[in-house]
Amino acid sequence: MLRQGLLMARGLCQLMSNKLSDSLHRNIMKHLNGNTRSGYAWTSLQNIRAVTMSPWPFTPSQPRDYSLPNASWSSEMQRLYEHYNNMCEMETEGGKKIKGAWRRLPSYNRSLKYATGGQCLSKLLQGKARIFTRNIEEQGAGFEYVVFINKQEKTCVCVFQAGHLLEGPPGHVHGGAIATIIDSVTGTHATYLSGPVMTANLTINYRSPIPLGSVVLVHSSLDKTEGRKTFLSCQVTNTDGSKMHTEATGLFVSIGVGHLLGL
Ligand SMILES: CCCCCCCCCCCCCCCC(=O)SCCNC(=O)CCNC(=O)[C@H](O)C(C)(C)COP(=O)(O)OP(=O)(O)OC[C@H]1O[C@@H](n2cnc3c(N)ncnc32)[C@H](O)[C@@H]1OP(=O)(O)O
Repeated sequence: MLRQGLLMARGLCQLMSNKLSDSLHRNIMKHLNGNTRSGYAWTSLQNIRAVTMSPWPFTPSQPRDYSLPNASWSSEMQRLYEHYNNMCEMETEGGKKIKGAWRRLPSYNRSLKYATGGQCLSKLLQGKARIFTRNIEEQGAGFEYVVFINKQEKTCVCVFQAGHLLEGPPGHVHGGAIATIIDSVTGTHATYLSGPVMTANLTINYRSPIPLGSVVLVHSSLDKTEGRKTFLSCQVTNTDGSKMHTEATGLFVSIGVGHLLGL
């Protein structure tokens, strides 16, 4: 039990150390160091900070990345994926590849298991948990999407193909499924900008229905940040931008290390 507790605390520290205040982090590490009689060699604060400074905790070299193309993707979905993906890496005149303005975010079906320091937390908190938007096994039946982030412009775009299991009104996408993809895209964007956050408010206006099976673009942009609050706007349009399907605004509040543990 003691070992599990210590592992869990260490996982939390690794996952969130770049967002902890120095004093809170020092207190947690002091506490951990005071409980290491069993001989675990704890990494120092500096070492932990050094390995966790990446704003996005996932690396692309993990099991199935759901944001990569699969056979269910329509030609329009594939075309837009390639459009944004080509802007992730650019080739110079000399043939050298350099980083572009955009970055594709990998996506997994578990929130913590594949994050830095999250594996033991994932087991302890809820081993059977799966990401809501990634838990339909049949390809193309549910949410098919890929998210790209533009760090300089602080914008984010998601190419989303809505599958037949997302029906609401006959032949069209359920409003809850639209809210889900908006929450996921803006929540991902806010996490990328501000570290761990939770949705405090999401206001949605549905302007025109989205046909099942169609591909739409979900755009998210930063309005402002105020202390712990990140305000984002979101528009869902058809792929040439001529039709507005949905508009939304979201407020995301940064959370501390204990919020999800009820501490
Ligand atoms: C964690 C590790 C992740 C790592 C892996 C990353 C994976 C990345 C993929 C993410 C992709 C999925 C993204 C899904 C995201 C969800 O769906 S989250 C689930 C739905 N949301 C919830 O369940 C949240 C429930 N609510 C809460 O837990 C708490 O109310 C909150 C939102 C954390 C805020 O509570 P709090 O921390 O005590 O903050 P509080 O002092 O009440 O408010 C702070 C400020 O916000 C304002 N505020 C709070 N609520 C509101 C509101 N509803 N309206 C207006 N203002 C408000 C307050 O007035 C205050 O303002 P100031 O006084 O500072 O000006």
